[in-house]
Amino acid sequence: MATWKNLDTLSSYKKLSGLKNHVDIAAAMSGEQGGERVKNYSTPMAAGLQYNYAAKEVDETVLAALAELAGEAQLIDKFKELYNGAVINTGENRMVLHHLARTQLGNPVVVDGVDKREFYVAQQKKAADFANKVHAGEIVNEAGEKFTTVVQIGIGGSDLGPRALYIALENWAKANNTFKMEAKFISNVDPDDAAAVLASVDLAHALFIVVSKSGTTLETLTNEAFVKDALTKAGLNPSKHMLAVTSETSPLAKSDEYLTAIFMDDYIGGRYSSVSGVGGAILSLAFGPEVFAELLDGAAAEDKLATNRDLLKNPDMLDALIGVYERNVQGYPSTAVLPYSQALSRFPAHLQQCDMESNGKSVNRFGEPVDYVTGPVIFGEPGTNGQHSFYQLLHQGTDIVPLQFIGFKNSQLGVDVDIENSTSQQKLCANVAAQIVAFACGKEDENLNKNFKGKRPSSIIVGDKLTPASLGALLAHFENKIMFQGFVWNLNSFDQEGVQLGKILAKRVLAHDTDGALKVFSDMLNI
Ligand SMILES: O=P(O)(O)OC[C@H]1O[C@H](O)[C@H](O)[C@@H](O)[C@@H]1O
Repeated sequence: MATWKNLDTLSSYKKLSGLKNHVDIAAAMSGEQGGERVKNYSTPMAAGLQYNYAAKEVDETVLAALAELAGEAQLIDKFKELYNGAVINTGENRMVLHHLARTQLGNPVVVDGVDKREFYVAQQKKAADFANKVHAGEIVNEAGEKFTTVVQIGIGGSDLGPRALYIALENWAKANNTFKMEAKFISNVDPDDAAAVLASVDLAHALFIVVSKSGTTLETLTNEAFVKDALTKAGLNPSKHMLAVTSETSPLAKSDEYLTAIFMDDYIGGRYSSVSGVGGAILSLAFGPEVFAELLDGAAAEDKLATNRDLLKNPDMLDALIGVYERNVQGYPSTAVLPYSQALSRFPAHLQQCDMESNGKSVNRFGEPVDYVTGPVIFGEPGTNGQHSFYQLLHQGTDIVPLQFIGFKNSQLGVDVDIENSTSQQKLCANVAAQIVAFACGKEDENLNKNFKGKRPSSIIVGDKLTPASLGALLAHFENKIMFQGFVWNLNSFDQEGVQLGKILAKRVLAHDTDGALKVFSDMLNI
């Protein structure tokens, strides 16, 4: 059994803390030695991706200290316990089994006589069969016509991951003739969200997936009622247009007002659920079950790499530990995720939830305060758009923000033009290469307003093309990174008590049970 200790009690962490500002990346990344670093500081990920950390503030000494920390914190032992079914989510007394939705990494995990891997696979099959029948015209609307659009109603983990993955693969599916149905998403309780989406779809040919693990989320239940109202007003029977993805114990599971219900369980957290029916139903409907299966295979292959005890051959653990060095030793407060891929435009939003809801904690897994900083602020936008927006602060601001670039050699659609001797794809890639070196090396100028200090660390994940498999590997990479960081910080990364207080106060406002500031704000907002 692994022992769970606070980071500041580990001797390897004390050693690592002595290595503050140990590497000058401006010097290390300059000239020929910079080129050598780029060649050497790279490790393979799944699905043909590479994790390159040449422009991070590490060298052999820092990497050795990180490897020692990985060993002393027993990161691989903890991962093994997790996928073998230990109660890692101490706050909610639950196992953490999202890896089993894509592969069997360890021993079978059996709960109340049910093998959990078999359960997740069975639910994926249910989603696949449903999708195949919709595509084949065996499940049709009341007029006997095919459904053409699918709309997901959900929020948080029941929206962000599936939405990011759908957007990521939409063009790929079109280019590869696997695009089956357009998907749309309703998440916000702002009525303008549901109204705008409903106005953009042909209701008679639209399927709605109500996704809520708990089956109690205010926004989702409100939007479900909003959609049912619109269907009824259009003379349609809501129960012939809706399916549910939920946990077997939720109130939604008891309803017979759905075409079908696909189940998940309490052992897959919302922000880790896009590999379950939460992502599986919509992605199978939109692109076909085979595409979703390829995504799961990419994630499974990345998970396998994450079991490697050798830090330099485990890109997920390496990325995690470099992040810990940046956060706890270098003292950087945030991290930007910058995909040079328009298809990944919502991927940073998904990672915001995944990372900040997991590791935005001030107490350890035993509920005791910790005396060190934990999860960074995560934000990001696709390049090159971000370059024309917030990169000013990244290059010349007073905070150093570690960067995580993602780039692909080829576009998904392959439609391009050659203007002034380069394609758009080459221009995109030229920019990401330029940014890495500009951030690391900077440029001196007598005019301080034009001076670039450099020494701004970044990594890049490079792939051939964004495909279902490489997307699955990317997703698993970041999930596993977050998990390893939570282990290092001795946190429970799998609950989210910090979202409760606001929900309770909002209920009081709606019940007009307010006083003081809450009452004045209620009046101000006409509630
Ligand atoms: O899927 P649901 O139970 O409706 O939950 C949707 C979301 O809402 C909660 O407030 C949590 O902060 C999220 O982690 C969760 O993903």
